[in-house]
Amino acid sequence: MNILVIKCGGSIINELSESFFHSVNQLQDRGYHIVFVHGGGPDINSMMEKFEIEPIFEDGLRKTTAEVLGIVELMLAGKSNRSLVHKLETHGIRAVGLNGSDGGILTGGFIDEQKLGAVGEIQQVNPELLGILLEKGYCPVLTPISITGEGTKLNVNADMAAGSVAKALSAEMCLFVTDVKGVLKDEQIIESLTETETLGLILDGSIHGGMIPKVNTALSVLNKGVGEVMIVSGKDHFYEAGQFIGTKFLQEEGVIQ
Ligand SMILES: Nc1ncnc2c1ncn2[C@@H]1O[C@H](COP(=O)(O)OP(=O)(O)O)[C@@H](O)[C@H]1O
Ligand SMILES: CC(=O)N[C@@H](CCC(=O)OP(=O)(O)O)C(=O)O
Repeated sequence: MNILVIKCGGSIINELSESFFHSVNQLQDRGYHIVFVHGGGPDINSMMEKFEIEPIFEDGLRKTTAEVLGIVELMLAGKSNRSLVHKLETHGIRAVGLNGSDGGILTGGFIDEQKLGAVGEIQQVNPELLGILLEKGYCPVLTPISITGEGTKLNVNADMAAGSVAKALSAEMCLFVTDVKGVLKDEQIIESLTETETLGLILDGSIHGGMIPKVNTALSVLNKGVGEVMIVSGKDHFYEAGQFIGTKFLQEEGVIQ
């Protein structure tokens, strides 16, 4: 089965273009079985603002108290997931929305409970339910919320969750859909990046903020049996005439997998 994992960023989830859905339709026609994992950072922030809670991030990860976790789950499972599934359905894509923790799909552990609260990293992905849905022609649409072995819910960065899903399913491709055309330098899109080049751009400050976890996840996925990894835009076509448009991550020359 040709599996494609598409991570939809919170930056773009409410503004995905018709061209984006057209690209998804084309990829389905080409025989790709698609799993979506989505974020929702901006929606979580605006709900926190309504509750007058200041968002705190440590290295790009949201400090998640019990109260914040309630808001995170409310927004990811109750808003972002519902809205993405609905949009996919209205574009002819049969989609089933699930919390990552449902059916033990994403199990995880705390990263640093003292420092970050209920923030997790994925330890295991259970592919069974995803496989059943994909075989029947449905696209699973997952929030990045995971659950520990003891049944505690954890907030996981959506880029990291998508990377774990892509690795576990040995996906042919993993795409990170965001609000820019790819990795930019001096406002120009960089068509391909090796690990060394990427680390250089982080060091010189060209890659910053939310792009850092994205490129780090992209590199870690590429080295773990996922064929191709790209950062693409949700504003335009990201697939046209058989070509993907965005920044592609490349193995270093001379590195044998
Ligand atoms: N070199 C770069 N190229 C492109 N975007 C960058 C770069 N460095 C930082 N960014 C920022 O990263 C943002 C995308 O990350 P983020 O907002 O976390 O997206 P998402 O919600 O899609 O995961 C861009 O909108 C841009 O502001
Ligand atoms: C631990 C952590 O930071 N979780 C993220 C989960 C959502 C996410 O990653 O959304 P984006 O794709 O929009 O960034 C958060 O609470 O914002």
